[in-house]
Amino acid sequence: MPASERYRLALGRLLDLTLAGREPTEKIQLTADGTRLHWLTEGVLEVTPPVARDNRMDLLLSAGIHGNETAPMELLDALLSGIASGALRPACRLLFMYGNPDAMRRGTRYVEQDLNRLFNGRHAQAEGSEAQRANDLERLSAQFFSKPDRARLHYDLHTALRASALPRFALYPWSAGREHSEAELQRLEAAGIEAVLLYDKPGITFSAYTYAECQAEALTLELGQARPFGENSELDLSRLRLLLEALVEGREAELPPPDSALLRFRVARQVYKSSPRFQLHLADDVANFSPLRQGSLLAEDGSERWIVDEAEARIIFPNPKVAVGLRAGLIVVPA
Ligand SMILES: O=C(O)CCC(=O)N[C@@H](CCC(=O)O)C(=O)O
Ligand SMILES: [Zn+2]
Repeated sequence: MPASERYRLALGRLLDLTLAGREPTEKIQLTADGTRLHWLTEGVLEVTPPVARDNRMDLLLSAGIHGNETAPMELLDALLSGIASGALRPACRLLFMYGNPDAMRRGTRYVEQDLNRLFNGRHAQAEGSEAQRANDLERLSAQFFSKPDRARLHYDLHTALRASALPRFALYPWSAGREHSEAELQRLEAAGIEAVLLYDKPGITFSAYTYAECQAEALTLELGQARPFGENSELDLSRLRLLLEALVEGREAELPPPDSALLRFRVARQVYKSSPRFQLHLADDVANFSPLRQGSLLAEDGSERWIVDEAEARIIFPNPKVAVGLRAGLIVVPA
């Protein structure tokens, strides 16, 4: 095998490198079609198409912000392998990011702190490796999105901890003065995403950061339930993969028409755990999007009571075990 082929494989296998905690000896390689792969730091690889093919789109794809969410890591691995082998010929600039390598190696959501609660400056009030990583990911994504007059898109790929009545859904951040884009919602629909949750307040997640600070279109995508590597075959991500391949190659128009309409919800309230006394009055195995009875007591935290005021409310990410100060669930309503 020629040396260039070995390097190609090394950088195209960013997931393996990251899981092994290995730094590649060659940080830059060119694929046979002239695409440049550049390893920037652990878990982060920039892909630059030849100038003649560049369609002026910058696409950030992140996964592994939570270390136990493997389906999105496998999806990014397949895309990057395709680019490295020449099967996919990028027309856009790409940044691949595996967010929390330490947690990925342990197979845990996080090591010390939930990385996805440390963006938009929160890392400055925290300590430890995840605070440092949030700072690094902000800097790297700001650099990536610093080129003028280019379309900017970020998908931060996750899986949920529990089952979901709608297994593939998106969360769309909010920023003052910006409207949620109808074109982005149509893209989600084409990708087989079944529902979108629209925020109406600023957030501290990775997609909230790139949306608010990098002026990117940015979404968190929830793709099924968290399972170990190799156990994701029941999850159908074929449409999302088609969309991502089409975006990479700049041929979005060739996607087949959507199977079903995207359901739209508004995040009505975020439920916070403010003390260790927090209690959630839901079954442990309740699925995401389960309906909440109007007037029922959802949670208590000492003297604080969370009553479901909203009609047609549903619960997302209920989790009484989160650290004190973090959100323990979202109440959503049809938008
Ligand atoms: O299933 C759960 O409880 C959490 C799944 C997950 O990691 N979701 C993301 C959503 C981020 C967002 O609100 O945009 C998270 O909680 O960080
Ligand atoms: Zn996650």
